[in-house]
Amino acid sequence: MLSRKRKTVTGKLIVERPPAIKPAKARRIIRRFHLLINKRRIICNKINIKLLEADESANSRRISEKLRLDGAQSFYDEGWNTQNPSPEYEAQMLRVQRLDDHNQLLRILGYIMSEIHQRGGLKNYQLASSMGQDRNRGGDSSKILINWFKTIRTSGRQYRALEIGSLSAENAISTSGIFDPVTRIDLNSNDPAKILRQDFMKRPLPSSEAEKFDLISCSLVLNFVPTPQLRGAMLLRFQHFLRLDVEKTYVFLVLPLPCVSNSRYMSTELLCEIMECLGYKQSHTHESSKIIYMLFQRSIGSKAQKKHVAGGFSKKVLIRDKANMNNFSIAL
Ligand SMILES: C[S@@+](CC[C@H](N)C(=O)[O-])C[C@H]1O[C@@H](n2cnc3c(N)ncnc32)[C@H](O)[C@@H]1O
Repeated sequence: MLSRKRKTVTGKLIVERPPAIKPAKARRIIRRFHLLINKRRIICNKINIKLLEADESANSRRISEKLRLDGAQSFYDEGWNTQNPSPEYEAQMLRVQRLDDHNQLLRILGYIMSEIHQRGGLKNYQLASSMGQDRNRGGDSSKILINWFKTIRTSGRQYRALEIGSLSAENAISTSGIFDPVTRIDLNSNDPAKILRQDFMKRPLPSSEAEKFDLISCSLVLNFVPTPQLRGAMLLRFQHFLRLDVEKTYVFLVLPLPCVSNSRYMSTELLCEIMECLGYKQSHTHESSKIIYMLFQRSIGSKAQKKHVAGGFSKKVLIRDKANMNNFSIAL
């Protein structure tokens, strides 16, 4: 566990604060967590447990329910109680696609779930995810959004924003004064008073224009969504939350640069093509050494185009191929 308590020289507890994690370690934690949830998804598909991907407590409940119905708790517990890391379990987890022994699948599931929930996997992942916004690291991608928005806003107008994957109520979106109100949601809110714990994919659809937004911010979220289909579904869902009673609405999309610069199946051009098909035009873009920031604009009357309707982006297409490339893609 990374959590740490500080004491005075006399041993008195004085402050509790999240520890700093070096970027390389944060990346390692994030990669490990993604591996765990990917392998868990494969196991759960094999043994017919429908996960919600995004809601960890619901996932735990579903797994417990299935174990209860199958009377299979003991296999799961064996894995849960196995020492971690276990070379044997690690090796089996890596090739779990090819494993068909039901009881062994349950053991590995227990091994994975204990790392996520008992050994700090989820907590450390959340901490590592929030590191990117640390001011000391020059984080807060929304500063770039605010600089762009200053040039396009109508002065004096307030814009309503929905921030998906919000880690802080103190970032530029929330403090610039341009956006009011700012509705912040995250799967695992670290500040429930200010950030609603909610899966965007389950957020109830607005029942009136008053519940819709001028801007959706989706910064470093899409790359956390585990499958190309779910990423596509997230992009598709944006339209229901954008106002139709104003001329222009916006989507701020931020991704790690390698998602578009080093993927076999995705490029900036292809991403813009997908967004255009959904009715959005790119208005601003900026690349740093590690991140790509994009602002898309949707004009009133824009409609999804035929290529999307005809399933033009439903399958990933190899656009380049080199040994060290990743497989990031989006399917509509
Ligand atoms: C790396 S953090 C990004 C934080 C911040 N937006 C930034 O730019 O630094 C990704 C966050 O997205 C959240 N997230 C992923 N899928 C989500 C969903 N379907 N609904 C709400 N939040 C989601 C995760 O819980 C995680 O906290």
